[in-house]
Amino acid sequence: MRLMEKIYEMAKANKQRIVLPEGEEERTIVAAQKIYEQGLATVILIGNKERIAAKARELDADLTGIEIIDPETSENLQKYTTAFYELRKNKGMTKEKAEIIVKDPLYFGTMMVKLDDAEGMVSGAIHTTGDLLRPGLQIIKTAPGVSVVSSFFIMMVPGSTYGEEGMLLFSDCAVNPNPTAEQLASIAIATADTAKLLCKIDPKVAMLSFSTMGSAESELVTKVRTGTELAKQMRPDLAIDGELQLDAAIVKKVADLKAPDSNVAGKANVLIFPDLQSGNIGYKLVQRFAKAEAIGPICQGFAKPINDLSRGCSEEDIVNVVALTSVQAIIKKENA
Ligand SMILES: CC(C)(COP(=O)(O)OP(=O)(O)OC[C@H]1O[C@@H](n2cnc3c(N)ncnc32)[C@H](O)[C@@H]1OP(=O)(O)O)[C@@H](O)C(=O)NCCC(=O)NCCS
Ligand SMILES: CC(=O)OP(=O)(O)O
Repeated sequence: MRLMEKIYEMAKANKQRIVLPEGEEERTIVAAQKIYEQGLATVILIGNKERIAAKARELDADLTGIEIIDPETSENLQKYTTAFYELRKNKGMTKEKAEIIVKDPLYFGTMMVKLDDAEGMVSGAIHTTGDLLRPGLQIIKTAPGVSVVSSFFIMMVPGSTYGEEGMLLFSDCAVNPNPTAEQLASIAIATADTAKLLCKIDPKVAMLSFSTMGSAESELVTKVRTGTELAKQMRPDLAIDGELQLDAAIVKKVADLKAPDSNVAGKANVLIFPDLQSGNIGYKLVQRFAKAEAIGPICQGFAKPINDLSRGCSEEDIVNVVALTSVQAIIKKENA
């Protein structure tokens, strides 16, 4: 069974409440109907009820059975405002500012997740990644024992045998612009754990660089090398190796030549990029040139699941990310 089929089955078997703050956006409305019809999650749309109803009529979408909450008229507005103020008052938040900020759908949705009125949130069809991450980082914060929030894409490359029959995890492609060596180590460990728990694969993690095992020297390479060492020290149970060039990471013939002693080279299924320039460009190259399905960016490291979309996403992408968010929430509860 394909990974997404398994994810859909898990989501359907234990329906979670997922809030979509971009409730007035067309792809989100169509996706909400699909999610409801497939029984994947209990979707909550945030926005103005009249505007959402009018947009649904235009799109011929049926929103029967889908809850719509307008922050302006919500009975929970005061509760969320007070809780948000309490969370952020030592960072300079005032009651007046909190009243305005919490009406923002992204902050309102994040407060719903924080106060257990939803199990997860998905946004980003019209907002930038930073817009979504800021409330998440300020309100939800990192899970216990996790130092950095990061993200991953599940890349499904058609007709490819690289990784797990063409499936690979790419990280970090959306959150940390220039991670330190310590942060790279955390990102590698988090993605390996995600590969195991969510994708049910045995992770082989390549720390990518333009150098393979000392073939070049630069402070950029040193960062990746140090990150690799730290990750190995922190989690000796995981197969993590580097620094590796992309070809040495995934092509056996090249690995035999460039890194014959590596337990990861030639068979990596998790690729850790050295920074956000390479990660974001890298996933979009594979998505566009190799026509890969790019599912994500899925965030990891938050205490509760908050997930982003690319603004170029399709309705189907939203459905997929909602299903994954539900499964993240289920796994979190199981491991709590
Ligand atoms: C992630 C991002 C939004 C953080 O924004 P920022 O304005 O730099 O945020 P700040 O540095 O003010 O930090 C806000 C809070 O988040 C925390 N934080 C920031 N990045 C974090 C991370 N990766 N993990 C955990 N916490 C983080 C800070 O410690 C701070 O906490 P506090 O306010 O409780 O003290 C920013 O790094 C960003 O825009 N990243 C790139 C996103 C992007 O454009 N991606 C490409 C397209 S997908
Ligand atoms: C993940 C990503 O690159 O998002 P966007 O295309 O919206 O910037």
